[in-house]
Amino acid sequence: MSMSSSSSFFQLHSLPEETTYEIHDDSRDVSHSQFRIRYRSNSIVSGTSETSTNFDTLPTIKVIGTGGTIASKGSTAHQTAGYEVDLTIEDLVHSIPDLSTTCILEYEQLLNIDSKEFGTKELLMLYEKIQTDLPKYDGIVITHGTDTMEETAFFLQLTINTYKPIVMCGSMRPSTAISSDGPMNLYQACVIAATRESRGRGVLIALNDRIGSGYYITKSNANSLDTFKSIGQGYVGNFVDNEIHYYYPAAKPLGMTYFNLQLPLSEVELPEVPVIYAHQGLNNKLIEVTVRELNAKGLVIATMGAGSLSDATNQFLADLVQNIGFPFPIIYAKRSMDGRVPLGALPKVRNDELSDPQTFDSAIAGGYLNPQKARILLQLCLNDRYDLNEIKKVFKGV
Ligand SMILES: NC(=O)C[C@H](N)C(=O)O
Repeated sequence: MSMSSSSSFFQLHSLPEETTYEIHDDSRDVSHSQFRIRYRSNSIVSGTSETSTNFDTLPTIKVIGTGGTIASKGSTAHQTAGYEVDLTIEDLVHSIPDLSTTCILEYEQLLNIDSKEFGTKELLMLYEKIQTDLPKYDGIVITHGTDTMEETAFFLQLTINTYKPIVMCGSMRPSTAISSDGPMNLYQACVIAATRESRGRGVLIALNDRIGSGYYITKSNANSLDTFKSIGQGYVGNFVDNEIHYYYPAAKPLGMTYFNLQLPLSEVELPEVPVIYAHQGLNNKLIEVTVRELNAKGLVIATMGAGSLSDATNQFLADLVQNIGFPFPIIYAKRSMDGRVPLGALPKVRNDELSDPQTFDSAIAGGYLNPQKARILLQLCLNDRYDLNEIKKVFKGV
């Protein structure tokens, strides 16, 4: 079937903004002629894929490279650890098969780092790039390391309010490995971004033939290809034999708050919010030293179950916030991969020996969020100067 002559699901360029509820379409892109690359400028870091297809009917997709294993090379075909970032986004775009009848690809190298090197500065760079590009493109693809992809996806989900697809992808094997998963993941991410049915679903993560919600999904396995999971919420769709299948109509997670980042971004510095990982015999001194030394504005605790910390730690936290001198939110998140910390799990402590035990004001339930995502949400709340009650309201929805 010729893509240009059908009303196939790959053509979204001039479609209206409203969400559609078609779940799947059997049309396929079966043509595989090579696309040609046209350079937008003399720069080696950006380019456009050009074909003789009618540009007016094809969606334009921007691919933003940030590095990660997908952009890495090892020294042997069996090396799957200890490799280095060594490929450009141009190399990656050249490694995928024909998309000439699907979309017009443009690409740009924003960063080329392992995702462990991401911090606020890098998040804000990416945020700014996407905000600048979004009006000009129909969808955005971001190549990114998998280790912290979920954090970037969550941050973008909360700060970029768009119906256009933002699709993140990466790989678990470097480009030099046997059966490297990078090219397929990038290919699928581009097709997903160019597809009408991907609209209105928030930030998506495309890996290993699965499409997940960047809001919920987490990296569950340090090594294997089938790593991104959100057990409770599931995937939103999959990609098989060049067909995208969404399981549900387009929707974004419920209870989400959007945050507007104030310009200029160079002056945005997200408040310090450390994460403490709880375990048997946790030494409360660690909490005190961390909060004091970092001048933390809030804290996330990866609790042992659904908000479970020892009585001594709960009492220690309640006393700590009394001494801090300003409202100090503490998010009770969970170290388990799945499940939630409900409001009812928050601890009850005594203010003094005579009073009845009650939940102390700073304790906030982290809901479904894992500690790394709870940290980002709390940072965004604090950055917007939310008070404790407002922060509680935000976390009630998650
Ligand atoms: N699979 C990966 O991409 C892991 C890599 N260390 C990264 O996150 O950048």
